[in-house]
Amino acid sequence: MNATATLTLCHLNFPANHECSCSFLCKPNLALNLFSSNTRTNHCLQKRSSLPLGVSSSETAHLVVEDDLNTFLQILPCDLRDRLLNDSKRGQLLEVILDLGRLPEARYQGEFGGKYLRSNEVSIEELEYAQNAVGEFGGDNRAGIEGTLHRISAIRSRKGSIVGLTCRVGRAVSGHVDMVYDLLQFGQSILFVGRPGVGKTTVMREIARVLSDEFHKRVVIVDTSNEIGGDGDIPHAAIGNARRMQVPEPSLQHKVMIEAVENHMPEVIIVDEIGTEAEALACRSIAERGVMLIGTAHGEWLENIIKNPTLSDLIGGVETVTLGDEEARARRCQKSILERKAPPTFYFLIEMRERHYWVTHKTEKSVDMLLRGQNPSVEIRKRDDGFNVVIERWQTYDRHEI
Ligand SMILES: Nc1ncnc2c1ncn2[C@@H]1O[C@H](COP(=O)(O)OP(=O)(O)OP(=O)(O)O)[C@@H](O)[C@H]1O
Repeated sequence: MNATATLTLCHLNFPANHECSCSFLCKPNLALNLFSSNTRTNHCLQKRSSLPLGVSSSETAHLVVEDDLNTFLQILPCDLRDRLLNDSKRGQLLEVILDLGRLPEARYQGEFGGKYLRSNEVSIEELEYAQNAVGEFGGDNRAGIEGTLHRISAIRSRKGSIVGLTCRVGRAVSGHVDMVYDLLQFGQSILFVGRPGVGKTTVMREIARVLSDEFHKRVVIVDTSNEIGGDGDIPHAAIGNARRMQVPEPSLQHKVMIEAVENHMPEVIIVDEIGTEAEALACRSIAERGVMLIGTAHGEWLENIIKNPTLSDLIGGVETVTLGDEEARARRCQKSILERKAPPTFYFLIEMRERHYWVTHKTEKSVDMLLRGQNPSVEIRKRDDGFNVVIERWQTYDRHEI
């Protein structure tokens, strides 16, 4: 059965006592009825009333995107700055690449591709200028620009000097959270996966704001490269009232996660780029204490996490079980089968296939079915031509080989 539900945005920045006209938001105790019923709701978009100086804002029917492109451009050579300032595609600008001895390049979202910004190469002086204009680079070779969400990543020579920079535009996007607003009400942990640049960090930032400001939860962000809360000691307004813990060294992320739970009594922990076994175990320990986790991991599909021995604990872990002859015959399978070891740390897993096309799994069910070689039912969440969120329930998952 295919069913479609349309969510038209809303609920941005409503005061705590706002009386929402739709039954969707106001239902106090939504039953966990995901995958079993349709929801239709109408809200209205309220955009932020005022923006800090120098911050530009663009708006579609349902999204408010704030960047601070002027500050971003300040770290670039003057001629590139002027070129990009007058660029008609500046709203789609994702990254500027500065590699020593090569032509500087701008990369844009999706179909806009990339282009060279001038016909002469990047000089060492230009790299040094950019380096001086940003904050200190951490152990992960990432730096930021104080008070902004931009991320600057360095490539170093064998001697340690910087020979390349990837300068990524950070944006605060209000309204994007609508893709999962209903899921947030369940209070269950959610893991986002998706290829680099698909928008995982950006949506985590907005989830932090919505959970802290609208759901009034105690939210702590473990911000390993200051990418969610931005550079500097005062976090960016885009995370709302969520608190942010910085991490001195990327390898200490798991320790800071545990410290967050032990010292600051969070109801929600948000952590980007879970990538090591220690971090996966920290997630399990946090979830076992009843704290909601919102995280991201690299990998495009659920199958990537199932197959990854470092990360598979996030979805419950996988073990080989040997069945007795009778059991194997009854199940019509081989004697040696794969099974999920434990309850998954993340109740939901969302594959961000594209910025506006997400596949939602109930992790436990999907993992069990995939391990048995079956196709689970999933929810497709996407935006239609009018930018309304459309949820298609009971869709058959297009599984990938595991
Ligand atoms: N909804 C959106 N509207 C406009 N720009 C967006 C949106 N989502 C993401 N972006 C932009 O796309 C770029 C990549 O986003 P983001 O850093 O969130 O991706 P990511 O999946 O976390 O990448 P990585 O895995 O490499 O950290 C950024 O420049 C960001 O500003």
